[in-house]
Formats: sequence, structure tokens, C-alpha cells
Amino acid sequence: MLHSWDAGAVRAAEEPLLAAGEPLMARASFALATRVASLLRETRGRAGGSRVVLLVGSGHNGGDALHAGALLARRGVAVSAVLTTERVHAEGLAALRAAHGHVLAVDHDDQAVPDAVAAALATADVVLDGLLGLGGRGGVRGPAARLVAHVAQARPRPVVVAVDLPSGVGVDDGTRNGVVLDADLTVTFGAYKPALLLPPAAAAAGRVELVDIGLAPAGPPAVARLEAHDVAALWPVPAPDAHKYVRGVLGVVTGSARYPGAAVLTVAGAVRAGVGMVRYIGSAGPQVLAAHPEVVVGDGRVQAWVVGSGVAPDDDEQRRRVRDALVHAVGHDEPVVVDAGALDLLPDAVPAHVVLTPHAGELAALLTARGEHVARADVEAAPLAHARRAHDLTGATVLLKGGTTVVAGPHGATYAQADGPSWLATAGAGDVLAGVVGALLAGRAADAVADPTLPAALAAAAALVHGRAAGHANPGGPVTAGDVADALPAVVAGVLRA
Ligand SMILES: NC(=O)C1=CN([C@@H]2O[C@H](COP(=O)(O)OP(=O)(O)OC[C@H]3O[C@@H](n4cnc5c(N)ncnc54)[C@H](O)[C@@H]3O)[C@@H](O)[C@H]2O)[C@@H](O)CC1
Ligand SMILES: [K+]
Repeated sequence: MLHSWDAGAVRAAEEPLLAAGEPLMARASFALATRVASLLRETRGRAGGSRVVLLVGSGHNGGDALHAGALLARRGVAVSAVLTTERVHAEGLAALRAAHGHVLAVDHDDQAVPDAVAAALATADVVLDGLLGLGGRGGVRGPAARLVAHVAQARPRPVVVAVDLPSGVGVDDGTRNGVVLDADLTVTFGAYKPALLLPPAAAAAGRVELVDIGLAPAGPPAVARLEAHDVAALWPVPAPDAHKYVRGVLGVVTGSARYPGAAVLTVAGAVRAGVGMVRYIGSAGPQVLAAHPEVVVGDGRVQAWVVGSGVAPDDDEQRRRVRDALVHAVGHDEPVVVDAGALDLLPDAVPAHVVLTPHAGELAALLTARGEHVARADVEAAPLAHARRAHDLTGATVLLKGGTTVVAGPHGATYAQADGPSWLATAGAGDVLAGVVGALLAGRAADAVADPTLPAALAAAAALVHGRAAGHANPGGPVTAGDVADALPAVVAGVLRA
């Protein structure tokens, strides 16, 4: 599992080490210089003779860049530091000067990037972004912002290495504040920060390399990301003496006359993820049976539910069945996945084993219906904050679908899963995901009710398997929702071997 800690927890972990005189910045900058040198060797064959430009802000992040620059200069790299403020890390600057690095500055009043700076950037093999790190508040401003825009527009674009974090991201909430310099590599110190896992900021980080500088952040992580072996530990694997009822029966109230395919796809997700049995309730029975003869159509005892995928707003009969299922599920402590056309039927307050699976537009509508006035773009700009808000307002576990899927549950349980290719953004893929989440909740229904943080972990596990299934179905190319479902058994088997 990847864990990340917010700025406060990282600083709290640093404090006693700094008080004890541990050379944290020296460790960080040495590791940074080493990574940059190996990057230069990869791209140019050797580090010596190459050109590196440091973008330097006022804090320790700039200090890291300056110290790393000094080390690189001593290895024969031509290093130029661009100071974006009058006040920069004094020791770092002295080290760079002692190593014969060039020092350039951008003027606060200057509206353009000075020629000497533009010239250095034009020939840079690597640009080190040391503008803002853990202490960044809001977006990059002033001359630094002009520099970032200049580098971002340069063609060819230099290789960018972010120091600790890409400057301009919201460290704890994963937002992008104005101009952000997209990095090819981020060298981060001591611990992952939430912005390195959360959308949309994480996309700016490129590849992330974590450097151990001796920090041990305490307390629960802010945001986690499951890996295959974590999912293996969560997945309900049948015992040797299992029969279909103990393995979990899933009630599926999805699809409608207008969207029968959604019923077929939710069922496909559930059966291919390994649920013991599916009971389908709704008008798409014939289509479901044609595709999945193992399904039982009609009411009966279940351990968990999936409701709402492809339920058209004007299908009164299916909406009534959804409402009945929701009332039954909440009243009988049965976990339930609430998707798409069921989201507006959610009761005001529900337990955490109710798992909502909206996309950004649906989450905006759900929050707006609760008096928040949120647009889809607001959700996309700050997915975690909005998923958490929906959890706080409803009590439900919230899985927000997107290129990176964010899950927010009780007691701060938060996951960000980035397991699927962009090809997964295809019609019906969300229906399959709802079925996978349902299969996991049915297989671990009693546990999911007993431990309110477990549904979030199960939802994240479903997102991992669903994302990987898309990559497995057709590596590097397009997939249909059906292809994703078809790939699930092999992906589950692979995960269980991890
Ligand atoms: N504390 C430590 O011992 C270590 C810190 N390290 C580095 O130190 C960084 C944190 O250092 P700082 O706390 O100095 O934080 P930053 O380097 O992020 O700089 C914060 C400073 O920038 C200014 N600032 C904040 N937001 C701004 C904005 N939007 N535009 C312009 N200026 C802004 C503020 O005046 C603040 O003083 C980490 O990210 C990491 O790179 C590493 O060297 C490892 C050890
Ligand atoms: K930075």
C-alpha cells in the first residue's frame, strides 16, 4: 500500500529530527542530485557537460534545489540558478556559488522573462522546480509564475524534475492552483504527500521517486493507494467447503426498458468478479438471462445489493423497486451500492456500508440537491474535498469515478486508485464497476457492516481490479465495457497470486 501524509504530519515528523541536528536537507539534496545525475546519464549518456537550470523560491524547497545544484556543479554539470525572490536559502546559495554555479534573477517589476534566463532555459537538459514545496500556499505568483508559463510553453520542452512536489499544487487536497509546471519526475522526501496521489495534482508529478531521509510520520495516512497484494488480502476467496449462499448473494436492481444493457453489465461485473450468486430484479430479465444463464431472476434472500445503474428517471416501476431495495437494505444492515439512477433516491442519512458510485456530474447533482450549489467542474477541480463532503453529508462511503478514482469513507479512510488506462472512459464501464463493488460487499457483507472503514477499502479494491481489467483486456488500446468484465476473472486470479 502506498501511504501519504499531509503537510502537518510531515512537519511534525521532521521536528524532532531537526531538533536533534539530523541533516535532513543534506540527505534530501544529495538524493535529488543523484537522481538528476542518473536521469542525465539516461538521456545524454553522461552527467558531466550537461546543463541544469534551478528555479528557486524563497523556502527550503529552493534550498534543496540549490544544494543539489551545487553537488551537480561539482560533477561537471553547468548549473544556473534562477532566483525568483530576493530572499532565498542563504546556505544553499553560498554552496552553489562556491561550486561555481551561475546565479540569475528575475525582477519583480519585469513583465518578461529576462533574455539571459530565457537563454539558459532554452539550452537546459533538465529544469529543477524548487519554487514551492510543503510550504506552498495557493498558486505560483509573480515572476515565478511567468517562468513556469515560459517553461511550460517551450518547444521542445526540457525535462522537468519537481523537488518534493510540483510547485502550485495543493499539498493536502490535490488541487492545481493556477499555473503548475508539469514534471517528468518528482523526487519526494520522507513520505508521499496527498497531492502525489490525488487528482488532478498527481498528473503533474510524473513518475514519483520517494527518498528515505529518516522520517517516520505518525498517525493514520491522509490518502492511501492499494496495491495488488493489499487487494489479495481483502478479496473474499471461497473456503474449500463454501457453497453459493455463504459466498454471498447479490441483489441487482439495475437497467430499465430504455437501458437494458446496464443490467447486463452490472451483472457481468458481479459474476465475473466471483460473487456466489446474483438475483436480478427488473425488466431486463430476458437480456440478463441470455447473457448470464446462471442468474436467478426475481426476489429472494440476498446479502448485498447494487441499485441504480441504467435506471431511467422515467421508469417509475424500476425506481420503485430501487426505493424498496434501499429501504430494505438500510433497514436490514445489508450493504448496498447506489449508482447512477438511484443516487437521487438515497435517504438523508445512511451507514458507511452504503457505497455511492457517482461520476463528477452525479456527485455535483447529489451535493446540489443537499443545498451545496456545486458544478461538475468544481468536483473535477477538487475531487477529494467533494467526495468527503458527500460522505460527511450522507454517511455513505463515496467512490468518485474518474481517471483516478477517489474513495472517501468514515474515520478519514481515503483512497486514490489510478489503475486503469484512459480507454476505460467508455460507456457502461461504470456499470461493470458497480457490479464488482457489489460482489465484494456481498462476499464480505458481515465484515463490511461490522467495520465501517472496510467498505472504502473494498471499493478501492474493486477500482483496482476494474482498472487493471481494462489494461488486461487490450493493452494500450480501446476496450468495451464487456471486454473489461470478461477480463475480470484473469485479473482477480493475478491479484490473488500477488
Ligand atoms: N524541513 C526540513 O528539514 C526539510 C525540508 N525539506 C524541503 O523543504 C520544503 C519545505 O520548506 P518550506 O517550509 O520552506 O516551504 P517552501 O519551500 O514550500 O516555501 C515556503 C515559503 O514560500 C513562500 N510562499 C508560500 N506560498 C507561496 C506562493 N504561492 N507564492 C510565493 N511564495 C510562497 C512563503 O513565504 C514560505 O516561506 C519541502 O518541500 C522540502 O523540499 C527537505 O529539505 C527535507 C528536510
Ligand atoms: K517544487
